[in-house]
Amino acid sequence: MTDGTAVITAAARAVDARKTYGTGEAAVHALAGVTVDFPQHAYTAIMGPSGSGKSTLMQCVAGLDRLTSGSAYIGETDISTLSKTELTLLRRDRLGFIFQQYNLIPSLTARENILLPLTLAGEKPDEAWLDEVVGTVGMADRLGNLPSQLSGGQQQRVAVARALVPRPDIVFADEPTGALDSRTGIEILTFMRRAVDETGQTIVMVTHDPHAASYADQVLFLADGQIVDRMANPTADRVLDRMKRFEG
Ligand SMILES: Nc1ncnc2c1ncn2[C@@H]1O[C@H](COP(=O)(O)OP(=O)(O)OP(=O)(O)O)[C@@H](O)[C@H]1O
Repeated sequence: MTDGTAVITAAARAVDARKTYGTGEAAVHALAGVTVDFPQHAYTAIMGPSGSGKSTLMQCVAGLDRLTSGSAYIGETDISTLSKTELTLLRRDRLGFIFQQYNLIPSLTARENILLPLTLAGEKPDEAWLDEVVGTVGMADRLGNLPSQLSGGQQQRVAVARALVPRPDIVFADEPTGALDSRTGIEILTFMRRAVDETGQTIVMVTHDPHAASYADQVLFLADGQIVDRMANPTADRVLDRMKRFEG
């Protein structure tokens, strides 16, 4: 580039990311030097054995936790340099989150929960986009319900809509289908896939489930705090075979 403008191809990335819990002999190297790009407009799954560092990687890249050393970027923002307040604003304004437990506010209706990130940011919803997302997740006729009046699958659809409506730069999902039956899980994964294909959303998802990972464009495999493999265009069978190699 001659004009000094950087070309951004990664929605998020980590550079020699290290996270150590504890000290001395008790030290656990949850991330032991991870360098990775999460491409824009793509769906990336993170897999690996229990304790391999999946959640730690996601939390550190998403600004929910801090690295011990190395850097994590959202777009061109080096989040390791941000203050706590700046991180909170970055998460609110640029990121979406979907967790295994839906984390809805019990006293707010589905619509109010979906709009909460925009309400907190003092922004008005784009009603056409809201209708589209709500329609895509099939919740148009339940918007007045409280979470307690919705099934687990419906609550997760609300959580998916809440993550997508503000059009975040990137959505981080930690085991989004972990608490759902397989049919409802497939619906949620299909909505997330559609968000990438039809609206150019970027998604990073931690999962244990090879079938869930097969919805992604690529799967990153972590072991002992390091990325040990990457699979493009995954199928559930290929992911399962790769995971079996971690056993024994
Ligand atoms: N707050 C913490 N204090 C101490 N050790 C921690 C902490 N959080 C995570 N660890 C350790 O760091 C390592 C990586 O944990 P992490 O939760 O990232 O793994 P994971 O791959 O997401 O595991 P799982 O699939 O079981 O959720 C593990 O050895 C874990 O015990």
